[in-house]
Amino acid sequence: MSAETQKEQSGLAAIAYVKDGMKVGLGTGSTAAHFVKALAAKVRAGMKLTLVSTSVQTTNLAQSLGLTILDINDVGSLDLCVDGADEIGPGLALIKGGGGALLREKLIWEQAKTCIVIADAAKHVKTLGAFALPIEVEPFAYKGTINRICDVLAEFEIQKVPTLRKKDGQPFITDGANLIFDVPCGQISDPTGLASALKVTTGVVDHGLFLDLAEFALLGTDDGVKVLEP
Ligand SMILES: O=C(CO)[C@H](O)[C@H](O)COP(=O)(O)O
Repeated sequence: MSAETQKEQSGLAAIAYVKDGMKVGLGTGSTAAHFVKALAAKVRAGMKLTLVSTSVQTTNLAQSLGLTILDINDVGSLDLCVDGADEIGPGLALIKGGGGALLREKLIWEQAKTCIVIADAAKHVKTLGAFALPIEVEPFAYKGTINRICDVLAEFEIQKVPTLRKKDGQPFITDGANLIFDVPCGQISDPTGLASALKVTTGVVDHGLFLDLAEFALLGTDDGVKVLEP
């Protein structure tokens, strides 16, 4: 079974957790897109939902399917958020941000009572870090910020250089007008410590470590959808 089919399976499985009247956050990425498409079919069939989005990309997709996306500031706390991940490690520690939406994703996740991760089987890993960790950085004085990030990484024995993410040869700019630097950590042996240290680094807007946020994951596998718990 292809990864795309596994993604579709997990996105469709998440629909079972959406109930009429809920306030739902829509994630970003190819797996989340399967969920959004399935959700649009539910809404067309009469389900009433209040929806917010984690990115311009997802807003555009949702609106093209006839869904209404509200401003999170007009909605308040959410019942549910459904989103993809780049890596799912032990305890449902995650790396996110492969699609560049990590800041708005984290903002929406933190406003949701329940966060469900949807992903294909390859995303489930024993140790986080094979996927390069995205770090969102304020553009002003970014070179100084990168030096501080390198000092933090060295404390965690990660001797890797953050790489500026580019798109079509130009710096990738996030929805919040920031830069993203990707760090090929290899192995992250202390995700909690690294997450805390990056969070307090001046110039770092946020990072792609999502810890203690996911309630459970729906993993699409060749043997069907498996539920992973922390
Ligand atoms: O964090 C994300 C976007 O910022 C995505 O959820 C993550 O990159 C997974 O994407 P996909 O479902 O396309 O594999």
